[in-house]
Amino acid sequence: MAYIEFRNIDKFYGENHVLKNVNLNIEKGQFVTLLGPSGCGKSTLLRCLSGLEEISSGQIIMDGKDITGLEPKDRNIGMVFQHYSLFPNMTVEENIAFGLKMKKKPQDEIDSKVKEVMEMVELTGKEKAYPVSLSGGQQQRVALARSIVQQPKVLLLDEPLSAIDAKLRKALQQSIREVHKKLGLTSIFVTHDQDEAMVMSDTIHLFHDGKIEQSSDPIGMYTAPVSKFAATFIGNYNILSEEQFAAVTGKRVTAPEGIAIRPETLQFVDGETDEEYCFTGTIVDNTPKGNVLQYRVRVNGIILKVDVLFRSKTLFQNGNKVKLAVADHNCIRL
Ligand SMILES: Nc1ncnc2c1ncn2[C@@H]1O[C@H](COP(=O)(O)OP(=O)(O)OP(=O)(O)O)[C@@H](O)[C@H]1O
Repeated sequence: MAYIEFRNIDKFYGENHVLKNVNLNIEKGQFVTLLGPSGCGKSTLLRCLSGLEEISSGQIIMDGKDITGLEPKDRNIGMVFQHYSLFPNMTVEENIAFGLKMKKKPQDEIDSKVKEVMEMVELTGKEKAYPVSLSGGQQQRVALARSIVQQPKVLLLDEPLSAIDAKLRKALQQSIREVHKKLGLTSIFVTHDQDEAMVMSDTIHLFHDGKIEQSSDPIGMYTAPVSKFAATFIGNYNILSEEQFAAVTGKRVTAPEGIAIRPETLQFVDGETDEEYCFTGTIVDNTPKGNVLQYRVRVNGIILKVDVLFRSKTLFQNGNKVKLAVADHNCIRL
């Protein structure tokens, strides 16, 4: 039996059917991400698990127990939000200790636990600081520490990094993963950022309009989208209709929702190739994207994105004629 089971969950806000018969199992110790566009119901599912929202129908099982009707305080679930909501008039250590104080834990136990989690989230030295003097990333570390100091069984993270700039974000992603591992937590992370989902997760559940579109590990999600929506959301695919595919390759395949081709699976070739599809086109332009150079190539009136590793210089000029090849197994029928 899975550690957390969402069974036939429906949630309405008035007429708005936000979660549509969601069934989802989460194993103990996993780092799971709910990924999807804004408004698809990710946060609502998290809030239903924490008890902050009631479900309209269905059942939530945790550790073999039906927790559907339990108060949030009786669920032993920690939560970290996008907005840190720290107490501004309390120091870092007072913020972290607050929950334990409310539970009337002995002072020496509070002191040692606060010290331990501050080390874990790399805040040592900031004990007496007030939130206003901290960066967004540090404030989020306090929020994380405040949550894990209570030793929850499950940690829910609702877009905790979306207000934090790119560099700090990477460091915090790593800290969250480390804390998750060290404490043996089961963590559920909500994001609409596919890259973040890729680096953080054991399993990704892709949401679309209140339903789970696809569940997979990051590699599977990236390389084997099950639908046009999944291919559009993840991996920056070229998506061609059957007609466009025939116009590009000269061959017909059956794929009602289209054919998805990742830009890095298209190769520039010089002479002969073993790949099933080979065709010529014209370079339209190129854009450097970090260590990748993305070319746009026009083939029979259709524009394809083609990614190559950006070494020292561009390979082609705009207007150059090029030959491209792609293997059949990289042309995913949707
Ligand atoms: N308290 C509420 N009352 C009424 N409608 C709500 C409430 N909370 C969320 N909704 C609606 O439920 C739908 C799903 O919202 P939810 O916040 O779960 O989406 P999300 O996928 O987490 O998106 P985001 O990334 O923007 O937070 C939206 O249409 C939203 O307007």
